[in-house]
Amino acid sequence: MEQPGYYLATLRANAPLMQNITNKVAQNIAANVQLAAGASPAMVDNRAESAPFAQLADALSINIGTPDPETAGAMMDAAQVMNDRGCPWVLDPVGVGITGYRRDLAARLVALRPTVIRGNASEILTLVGAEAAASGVDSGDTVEAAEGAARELALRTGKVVAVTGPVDHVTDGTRAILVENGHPLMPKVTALGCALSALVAAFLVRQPPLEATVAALAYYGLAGERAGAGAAGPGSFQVRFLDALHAITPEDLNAGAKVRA
Ligand SMILES: Nc1ncnc2c1ncn2[C@@H]1O[C@H](COP(=O)(O)OP(=O)(O)OP(=O)(O)O)[C@@H](O)[C@H]1O
Ligand SMILES: Cc1ncsc1CCO
Ligand SMILES: [Mg+2]
Repeated sequence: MEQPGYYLATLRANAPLMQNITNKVAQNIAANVQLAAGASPAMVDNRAESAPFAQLADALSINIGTPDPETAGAMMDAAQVMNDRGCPWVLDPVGVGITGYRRDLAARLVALRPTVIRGNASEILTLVGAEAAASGVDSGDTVEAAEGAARELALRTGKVVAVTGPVDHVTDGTRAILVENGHPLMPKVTALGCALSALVAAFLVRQPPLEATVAALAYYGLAGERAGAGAAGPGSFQVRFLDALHAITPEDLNAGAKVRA
């Protein structure tokens, strides 16, 4: 397995063209996170353009945080194109337990077998039909409680599942890797998880999904640690976080990543 910095260096060398179909809250932060890391984001989420643009994009991120029927169609179309092209895509099942509409949309997307599903613990539990204690889009469950669900979901799709929280858990159903980087202010900034899912998609381009996902999570968490040291609260943290994503080098990431099997 390559060190995490290899995947960051590759992303920056290739500046992948990213298609993002994300929620109304996350649009700006997700694009800024991808830019700070070195990718090229475009929020092409309408049904007229989503499939044609998916023909051009290197990777796709889909996020169901503020769904509507039109955008849901754009999601299904773009995911199908990425599958046909053999390109990676990420599903973020934001607030999947909120309504039956959201559960049904998530199920239809999971059936298309996303390269990576990245969610909080309650979302991953809900995807396998388990009891979850979500409060809207926020998790009410521990990452540890969702480990079995992550494994089950990974085996069902044959792909990778990442559950994030104080310690992140990434699995392909066989292997499981923990990422211990992060900072308690991260869940105090809205849509930082959504932006992470978009970033994971950029790391996946022409890379092994499990390793690339772990690298993205370690990089993100390390940026959180750097931003959190000296932040006065969520506001200054968010500004410092983008600066940290931009400043971290592949060597910094290799030195600071806290990854264990
Ligand atoms: N208590 C914590 N301590 C350290 N890092 C954390 C903590 N909570 C979350 N993180 C980190 O924050 C990032 C976002 O994960 P989180 O699980 O909060 O996403 P989320 O719930 O989907 O967020 P959102 O829906 O608001 O976008 C991840 O990198 C994760 O490791
Ligand atoms: C707050 C919120 N509501 C729908 S999506 C979103 C962003 C965090 O998931
Ligand atoms: Mg989320």
